[in-house]
Amino acid sequence: MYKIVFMRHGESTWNLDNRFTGWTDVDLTEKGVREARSAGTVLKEAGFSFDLAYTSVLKRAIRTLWLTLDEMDMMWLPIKNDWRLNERHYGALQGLDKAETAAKYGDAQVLVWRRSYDTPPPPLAADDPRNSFNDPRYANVAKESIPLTECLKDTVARVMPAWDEEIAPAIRAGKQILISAHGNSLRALIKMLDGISDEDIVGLNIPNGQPLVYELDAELKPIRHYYLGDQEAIAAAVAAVANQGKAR
Ligand SMILES: O=C(O)[C@@H](CO)OP(=O)(O)O
Repeated sequence: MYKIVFMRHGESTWNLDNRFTGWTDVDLTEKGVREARSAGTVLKEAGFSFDLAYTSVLKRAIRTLWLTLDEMDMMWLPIKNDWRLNERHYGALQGLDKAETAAKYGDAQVLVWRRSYDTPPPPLAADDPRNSFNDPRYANVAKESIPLTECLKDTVARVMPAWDEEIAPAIRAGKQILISAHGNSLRALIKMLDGISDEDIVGLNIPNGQPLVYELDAELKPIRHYYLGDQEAIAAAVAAVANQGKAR
């Protein structure tokens, strides 16, 4: 049996402000820093150790990983930064307040933009200064692969090659792996691993900074999964994420 640990970053400044974030590179709040450190404590106390970590090229996931590893006294761990683990690109919604957007367009439309499998939010204009075409961190990415918006299906299409080409072979080689990523890039991975339907994926929400353990069989099919830590607090955090897109 193999084990892998997934973790969404701790609370970010735009999680706190309730803004659509996507590829915007915002940092952690003080609460997010505490969540990341506490994830390290929880992992250490549960006896976890790692050989390798993967994260995105966005600082909220990177810093979460650093703080978690610091708490585990494992800052020496090799880290692979992969843009394919980035948050789903939120297009022209990036920067907007989620509740205000729901008040303007309706809760149902915002739920479609946030959680539907194949309806992307409106795209950023190609000449919008917020596009990532000239950002040096994507210098090695083909321009046609750099999105202006993404639905979850688009995110699956970039996350799965990272899983198939990089992460799955490392698991099979016996490496203990920690992945620090984002709500929707993790939803994309989990959808594929667990075979969740396009309809049911709408109901899956991932809380900030909580280690999620997946046990996998020899074919890397999930046997079971569970969050480490306080289960009541985690259930409340999952419900809070679901409610972020509702008008107040
Ligand atoms: O804004 C975002 O990029 C994501 C994650 O914070 O939000 P949501 O949960 O609304 O998809």
